[in-house]
Amino acid sequence: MSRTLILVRHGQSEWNLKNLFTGWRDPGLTELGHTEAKDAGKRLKAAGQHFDIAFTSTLSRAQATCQHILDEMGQPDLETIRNQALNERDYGELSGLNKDDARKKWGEEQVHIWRRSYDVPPPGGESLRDTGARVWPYYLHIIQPHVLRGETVLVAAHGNSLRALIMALEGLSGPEIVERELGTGIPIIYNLNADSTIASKEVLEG
Ligand SMILES: O=C(O)[C@H](O)COP(=O)(O)O
Repeated sequence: MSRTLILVRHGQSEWNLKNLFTGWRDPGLTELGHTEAKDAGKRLKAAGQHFDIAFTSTLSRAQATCQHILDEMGQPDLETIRNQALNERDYGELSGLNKDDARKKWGEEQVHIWRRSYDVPPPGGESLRDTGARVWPYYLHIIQPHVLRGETVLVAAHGNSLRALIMALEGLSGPEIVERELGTGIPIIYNLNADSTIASKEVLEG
């Protein structure tokens, strides 16, 4: 039985291109982002995948990425569930600020801690732990049951909501997750055992 979970970070957004903290703000994809999302769908199709259900966030960059993938797979009308639990980490007061300007204001190290640490929230925003506290229960109760009954499940979401999910899935420590970066539009394919542990993992690089 194949129990397959495929995670994809959205393609490049307008604010990724402008180097702005985005969080819960809702910019669309750039031309490159649209292409990255379509390419992800092409690679998944070439790899022989076929989805039973898709999940995405309530933000348009993830939804557009999800739809591009489904279109390329020849499954444009697949049941797709949108939930705020999968939204990007809330960047609080950093949202909309330029990342280089923030480094000039608060220092390189502080900004890195806000962006990549496990438990230090940016001012007024969520830490990765806070993000995980909404992503992980949603995964466990809503998404994982589909995987464990033998389905192939797409989750199109965000850099940090997916880092929080991957941390719990792979059992990574706080220091380990600091090093983990997710490329835009790069599918990560997990096959799970019946007990929900990871049987295999493959990253579909371009
Ligand atoms: O919200 C954002 O700004 C990006 O989607 C991810 O930002 P990061 O690279 O700082 O985690």
